[in-house]
Amino acid sequence: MLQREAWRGREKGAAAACSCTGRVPWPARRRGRGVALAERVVLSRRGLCLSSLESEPKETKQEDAARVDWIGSSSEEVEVEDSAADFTCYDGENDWDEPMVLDEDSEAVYLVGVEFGSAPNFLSKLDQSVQDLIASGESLNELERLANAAGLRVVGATSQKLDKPRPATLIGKGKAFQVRDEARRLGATTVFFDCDLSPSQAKNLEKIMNKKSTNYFTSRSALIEAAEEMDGGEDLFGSASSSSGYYDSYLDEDLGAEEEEEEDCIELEKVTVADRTALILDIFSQRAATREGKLQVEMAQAQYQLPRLTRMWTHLERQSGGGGGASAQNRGMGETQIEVDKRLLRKRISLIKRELENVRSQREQFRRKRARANIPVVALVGYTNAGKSSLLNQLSLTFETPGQNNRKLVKARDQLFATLDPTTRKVRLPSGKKLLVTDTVGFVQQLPSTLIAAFRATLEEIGSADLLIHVVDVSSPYAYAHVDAVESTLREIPGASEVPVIHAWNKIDCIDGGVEPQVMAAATNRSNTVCISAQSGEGIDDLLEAIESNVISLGDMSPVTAIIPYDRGDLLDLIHSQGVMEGVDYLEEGTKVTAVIPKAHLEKFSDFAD
Ligand SMILES: Nc1nc2c(ncn2[C@@H]2O[C@H](COP(=O)(O)OP(=O)(O)OP(=O)(O)O)[C@@H](O)[C@H]2O)c(=O)[nH]1
Ligand SMILES: [Mg+2]
Repeated sequence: MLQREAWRGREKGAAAACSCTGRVPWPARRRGRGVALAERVVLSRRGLCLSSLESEPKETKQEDAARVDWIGSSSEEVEVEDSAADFTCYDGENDWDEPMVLDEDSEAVYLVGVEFGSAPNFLSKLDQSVQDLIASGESLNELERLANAAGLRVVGATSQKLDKPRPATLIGKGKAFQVRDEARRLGATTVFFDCDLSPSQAKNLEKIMNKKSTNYFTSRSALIEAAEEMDGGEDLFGSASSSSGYYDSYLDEDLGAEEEEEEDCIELEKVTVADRTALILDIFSQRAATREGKLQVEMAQAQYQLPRLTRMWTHLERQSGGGGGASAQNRGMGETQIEVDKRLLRKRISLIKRELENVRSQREQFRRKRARANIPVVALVGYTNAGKSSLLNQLSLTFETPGQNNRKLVKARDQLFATLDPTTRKVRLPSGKKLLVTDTVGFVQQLPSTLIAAFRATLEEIGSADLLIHVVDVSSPYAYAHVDAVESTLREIPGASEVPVIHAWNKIDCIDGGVEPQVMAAATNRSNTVCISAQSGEGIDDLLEAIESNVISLGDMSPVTAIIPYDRGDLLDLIHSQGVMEGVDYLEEGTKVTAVIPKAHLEKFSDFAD
């Protein structure tokens, strides 16, 4: 059964902690959390909280308090000198202090990578950098690290080179059966694919994973074809026996024939199929600590789940009696239930959307307050694990009172997506000027677009920052591909492309092969690029100077009232991306705006001043 009802805890950090009938899902097992308030939720088989179908989000006093924490005291007037502390957003502390231990009890998973050799139509949809990562095998390594970050134990992995994706199963059918056997032999309960699966591909693959080990190949040609497919694959953990005789016992069968499913299903522990997006969403759901973060993750999960609901309800079809396949009547019941759930899920999505709109407008107010106070905001962006949080800790040293250790460290650890909720700290530049630096969620190649859309409120902090520091782990052999992945994600965030960028080439202390001088020289030849070590503090002074020279022109804001002609949408865009819109009125001659904008852009509005 792919779907279960369960009771979900609503206490802090318990978004993914569930208890339910049947197997206790892994987040709850690993963390041993209790359940406070309860609501009905739909869980994937792996225990993923897919979405609540009944309750509307209810504010509790605790949640209100968290909201005030994170928004800051928005109604007060701002004193520029002393109130920088008021601007500290919700302190992205979360409750997973203890390092995640992957022991025998951690859920075992099997990974499948896919490399497409010569399929220009398919590949043209992917970034070159993503292709490079996939071709190098790094993408699959990264998937393993993502799995570990989610608390999963990787027991095996394989990959397949294909000239084009198979519409029904993505990988070849023979390879899929080989994956099934290996995954089962190694005790894996979930098979993760290192790319997105369409809902029907996931459904078909899951059928294969749960077929009994007979009846696959009848003809010799089918066997040879399957053997060739398998030769294109590589068993990365060396655990498969992939001789072409291995599948001799299989007889041919039609994957699409639903009727055969009942007969072929055996009572083994169910193996679930999931893709990279589901894994990333899962990590995010574990990490989300603030109400905003949780809402955003729930939104992304619900949107991801909507087209996949059919898959969750296949158990209803299977329940049809007599072992002779699903009757038309029972299928009808299943479909009706799907429609009900889809409606509930859509309702939930629109509720969360409304909640998130409130979040956005509160953030907007907060930004307005900051802009009036002329405190520049710098956002740290970069690939996950590049060293953003470590850099924030280093930069916040500048604000320590001499003789006192009054620093509140943010968590930096060797783990993908360690930071999810934004954390802001005060930083003092060499000139004495104060600014706010925000640590943000890291990016990764193929970051799910549902996640980018759902995290709009958080990511808008990047689009509205005065300056970005793009932190790059230059010790990684894949640094260029990471830079590409970050830049392509930034292009999807409204306003982010217009914000000036300083490139901080981090981890200069652990560059292998004695090429550090060459890397340093390359940085010197590029504009706005500084080599640093967020760990040792090397290069931080250079970085602070680079920030200073950038924010001098950006930090000062000025109020402006103007009537912008209707053909000057570019000026409205400028206000939205770099300033704060305070009032809009649509007149015959143009849009009357009251806004706060960086002084550097004041000139552009002089012709239209009201
Ligand atoms: N050797 C070395 N290690 C570093 C440096 N900067 C960060 N690290 C390490 O790299 C790992 C990741 O650092 P974080 O600061 O958590 O990276 P992040 O970019 O915030 O990562 P996410 O929040 O997961 O996106 C940690 O183990 C750090 O100790 C550096 O300059 N040198
Ligand atoms: Mg971090």
